Amino acid sequence: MLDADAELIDERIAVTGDLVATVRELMTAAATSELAPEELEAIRGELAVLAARLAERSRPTPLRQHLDLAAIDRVRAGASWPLWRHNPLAIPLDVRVHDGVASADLVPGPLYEGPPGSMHGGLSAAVLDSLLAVLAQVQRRRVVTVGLQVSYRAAIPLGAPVRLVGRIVGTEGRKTTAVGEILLPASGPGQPETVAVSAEALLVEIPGAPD
Ligand SMILES: CCCCCCCCCCCC(=O)SCCNC(=O)CCNC(=O)[C@H](O)C(C)(C)COP(=O)(O)OP(=O)(O)OC[C@H]1O[C@@H](n2cnc3c(N)ncnc32)[C@H](O)[C@@H]1OP(=O)(O)O
Repeated sequence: MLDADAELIDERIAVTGDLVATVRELMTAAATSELAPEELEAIRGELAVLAARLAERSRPTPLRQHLDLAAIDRVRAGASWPLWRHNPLAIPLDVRVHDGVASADLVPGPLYEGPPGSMHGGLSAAVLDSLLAVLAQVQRRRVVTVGLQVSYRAAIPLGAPVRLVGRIVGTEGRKTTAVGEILLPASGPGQPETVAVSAEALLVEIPGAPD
């Protein structure tokens, strides 16, 4: 690949990431705005023009940053991995892996709502699945999830920070078992965090280099 091509790809990854982050802000603002209906209708018209402009040249699936061997090395050296940066439908996570433990911080936003005021259980499952799949991938195993068992122990309030953690508990041939939790902050000094959601994933290695 020519240097100029690589630079263009890097620029596209960066600019698309920023664009998608702004689109996420837009999604939240659109879903929660209490502007007057005529203002909302005017904004909808402006957005339709922008959507059509973006679609003038498009790709079949979202841009994807590959967790390839070079990126895995960076993560193993302490860099975080910006998961789902380019897909506004997914919940973005900055995944860190330290001493075999994956972690990420998250503040569930208004669009994550399931039961009134708290996070949707399917989204909790999705973020833990993503965290554990990345952790396996950082062990240089290219995997897909074949099973995910989730226990919901406490509601996760919207707007307050939570912490995701995960670790691998076993490997056997192509199979990796990993467990993860979503933790609510401690209620005070010296108090433990509360496990709101716990999950166990069975991941199976598939052929090919990590990507
Ligand atoms: C890329 C990351 C990016 C990194 C970025 C990460 C982003 C987030 C990714 C999220 C992860 C996902 O959601 S992944 C998407 C959802 N998952 C999928 O689409 C997977 C669909 N399933 C499949 O494609 C297939 O079942 C395969 C390829 C996984 C396995 O097929 P196969 O190659 O023929 O292998 P097979 O012999 O059937 O299974 C191998 C071993 O696994 C066991 N096994 C297979 N399925 C199951 C099952 N449901 N429950 C229990 N055990 C199972 C078998 O018993 C066997 O054990 P033994 O006989 O060896 O003991």
